[in-house]
Amino acid sequence: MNRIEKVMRRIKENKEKAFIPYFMAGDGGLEALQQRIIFLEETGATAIEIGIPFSDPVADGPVIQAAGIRALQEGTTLKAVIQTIAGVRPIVHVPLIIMTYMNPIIAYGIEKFIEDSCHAGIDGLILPDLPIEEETMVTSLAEKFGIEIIRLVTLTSPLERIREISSKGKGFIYAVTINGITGARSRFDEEAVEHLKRVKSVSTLPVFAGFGISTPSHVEEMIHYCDGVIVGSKIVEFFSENNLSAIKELIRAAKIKRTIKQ
Ligand SMILES: O=P(O)(O)OC[C@@H](O)[C@@H](O)c1c[nH]c2ccccc12
Repeated sequence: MNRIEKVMRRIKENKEKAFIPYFMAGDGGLEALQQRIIFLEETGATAIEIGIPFSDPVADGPVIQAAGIRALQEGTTLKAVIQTIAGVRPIVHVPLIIMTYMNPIIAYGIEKFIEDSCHAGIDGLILPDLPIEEETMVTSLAEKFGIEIIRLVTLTSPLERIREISSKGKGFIYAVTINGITGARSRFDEEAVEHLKRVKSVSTLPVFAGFGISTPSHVEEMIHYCDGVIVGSKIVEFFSENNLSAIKELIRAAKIKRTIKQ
């Protein structure tokens, strides 16, 4: 069974909450990629989302864009990221999810990418520019190699579409809680909470909230209305400042109870 599916089952059975940190692969070099994966697992991350640097990241806000540029300047390639993940996989147990746009995958070759990802122990993919109408070009292969596709729903997704998206896959739904790009926000509108309630009411999959969650109190507030939260820009920022204790604080705010060892 895919690691994401296993963890989602455990969360459901034990009524656990979850925390998924995101960071950019190659920001700080490839050794940092390994060290950060190990650190985030030790700190209690439920799963880890790893970004692939790309020159035209349409959904990324300024902090993640800047991290992507730093990573590209370090010479980071998709191939090297996959190899680095393969190197650390034997000592890491949490699910590892790659977040990338379609362009780098198409350049690499979709089939080769899925196959290499599977062999590297990558468990899931987040592909924000792949609409469900077009997704079979990836999903048929992903299914064959046991890789989960994590689908996004936004504030503007109609209920019917949310229902349809939740009926696909076995991982979780990524509920985007703001209109716009990734990045820190000072507060959330009522709309974000209403959105999470709506998604929860129709989804058969666990619902994870992401975009704009930037402080321990945001984590505490949002996690109430969903099964877990995803934090990106703040993690990227704290890693680049080497402020590991701030990352620990964010993860602790999710109050993940682990009743079963992974
Ligand atoms: O940075 P934020 O606002 O905390 O949001 C999470 C996000 O960074 C991460 O999941 C992500 C980074 N780039 C994306 C593009 C699309 C969807 C999601 C993402």
